[in-house]
Amino acid sequence: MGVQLPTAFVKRMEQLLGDEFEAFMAAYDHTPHAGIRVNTLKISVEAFKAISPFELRPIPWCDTGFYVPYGTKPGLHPYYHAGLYYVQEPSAMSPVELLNVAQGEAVLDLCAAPGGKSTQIAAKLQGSGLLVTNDISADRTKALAKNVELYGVRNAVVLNESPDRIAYAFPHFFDKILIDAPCSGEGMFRKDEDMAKQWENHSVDKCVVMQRDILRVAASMLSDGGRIVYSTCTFAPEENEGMIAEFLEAHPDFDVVPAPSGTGFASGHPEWVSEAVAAAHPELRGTARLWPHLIEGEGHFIAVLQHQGSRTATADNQRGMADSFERDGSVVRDERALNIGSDRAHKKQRLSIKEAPMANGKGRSATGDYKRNGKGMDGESGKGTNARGSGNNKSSSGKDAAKWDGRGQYDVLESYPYFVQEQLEASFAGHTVVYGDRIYQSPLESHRLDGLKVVRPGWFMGTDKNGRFVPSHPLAVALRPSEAVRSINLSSSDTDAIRYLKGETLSIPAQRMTLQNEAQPKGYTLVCIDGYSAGWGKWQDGMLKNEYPTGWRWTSV
Ligand SMILES: C[S@@+](CC[C@H](N)C(=O)[O-])C[C@H]1O[C@@H](n2cnc3c(N)ncnc32)[C@H](O)[C@@H]1O
Repeated sequence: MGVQLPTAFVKRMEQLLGDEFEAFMAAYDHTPHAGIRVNTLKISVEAFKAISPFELRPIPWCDTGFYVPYGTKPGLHPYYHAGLYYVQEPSAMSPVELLNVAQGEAVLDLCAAPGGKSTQIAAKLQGSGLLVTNDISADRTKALAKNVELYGVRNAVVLNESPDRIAYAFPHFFDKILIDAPCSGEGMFRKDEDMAKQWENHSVDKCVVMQRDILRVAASMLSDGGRIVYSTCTFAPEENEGMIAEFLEAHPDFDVVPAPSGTGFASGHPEWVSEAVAAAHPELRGTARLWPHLIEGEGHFIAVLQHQGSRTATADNQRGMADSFERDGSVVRDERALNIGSDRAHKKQRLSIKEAPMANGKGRSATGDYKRNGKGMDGESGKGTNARGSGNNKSSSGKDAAKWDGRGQYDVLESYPYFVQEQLEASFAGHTVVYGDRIYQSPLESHRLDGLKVVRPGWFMGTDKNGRFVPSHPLAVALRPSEAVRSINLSSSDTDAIRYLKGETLSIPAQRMTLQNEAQPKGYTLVCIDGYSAGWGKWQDGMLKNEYPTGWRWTSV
């Protein structure tokens, strides 16, 4: 056996499993299973199967999940950088499948970093409804935000909060809540030897206290008739059936939905907590245990908790959600100071949401004056015209047309809709939110985020640089090629794709560009790999200047 298992853990498993113990231990002689989940926000499963560089074998409990041979390195392929799949342990794909997310719903992923399950939820929502994704660790929310962005999620709010504070802001709000709880990690010993080494530090008792606290508040955030899925990657009964027994005692208006058959999942063991618990809650046998000796995946536990429903449902407009996030493009006037912060000091920062043209540019100023400081959209001084596709957005009136907000500041919302109108073939739903110099499209009204530590209030569209809108990388990766007036396609089998991902400038003749609506080749260009967006470049005179952000670049040789 390759893994050194803690003695106390082995003893306990022997006691619990009896005849099955030998088969359980034999599983540690096998290599763990590797998986990827196709990101259906960017590509259909069928289309991915047709271009997959890896041998794929379906995972029985997840339509979008596939085993890849052990030793495959899916993180080292251009498709990974284009967000076409998420590398995920196969068992970890099961909780979201049981959450039963429907389009248009409001979903909370409470313990979300680094974001595997959040990206899976986002794919189920397909840009509709709302995903609030949260983690209590500020450090881990950085990876969470990056993954939400890499996978082209448009409708997520990323928080760094305690469950209590979220519950205060969102009482009975969410249709679905996922609690992928912090746990002692026993189910991951085969995959991650460090978990076995750290087992004593993540002692079961400590985890039980955290889990109890998280479950206690989750129910108060659930809407009438909503569903909570609680999952762990541990075998300890106290963290699994024991925790759900406590929850059911405190919440008699919830039922356990039995796990589906035909997946290889085994039933829960309430008798491992106590005979009394087994007698009081036989329904706990309907929870699911995923065993490494019974399925091709690591150890997991899942409980599906369905609220019976009695209260009056809350209408979306009372929840402050944009009506149908994909379709509606409302922008609100609201200039309150909100207490949002992504920094440790959690200091008061100003988030202003201003009345602005719709993000599809339809409400653009009659004069067309968006030029600031004498600079056009691409930062060059006064060369361009106002025609679509010039890349320079000089005022049609010819005078310096900086827009002031009446308090002696530039109105940052002037250049953004202009960029959308000139450079994109898309309209965006939700509320336009300005946070410092960063512009977002948010699926929520701003007051919903009052007092919360917000890492991302929505989809990060770009930055205002003294009146110039600079489009963000997350904007690019979430766009379909048809949504940009200028795009260039690189082949994944060509060295140019890797060179682009490494940050190099490329030589690209104008004939290789795809141009829509009479756009000129010069300007921001959506760079695609085999037809899937990967980032921005700026084309001029046969050269594609690289806009791929430093922190995202391909670093291996
Ligand atoms: C099992 S991991 C989540 C993995 C994640 N769901 C995924 O699929 O990528 C558990 C997470 O819970 C977070 N956590 C721990 N205590 C928490 C709390 N009280 N509230 C919210 N998150 C918490 C940890 O920081 C950790 O990132």
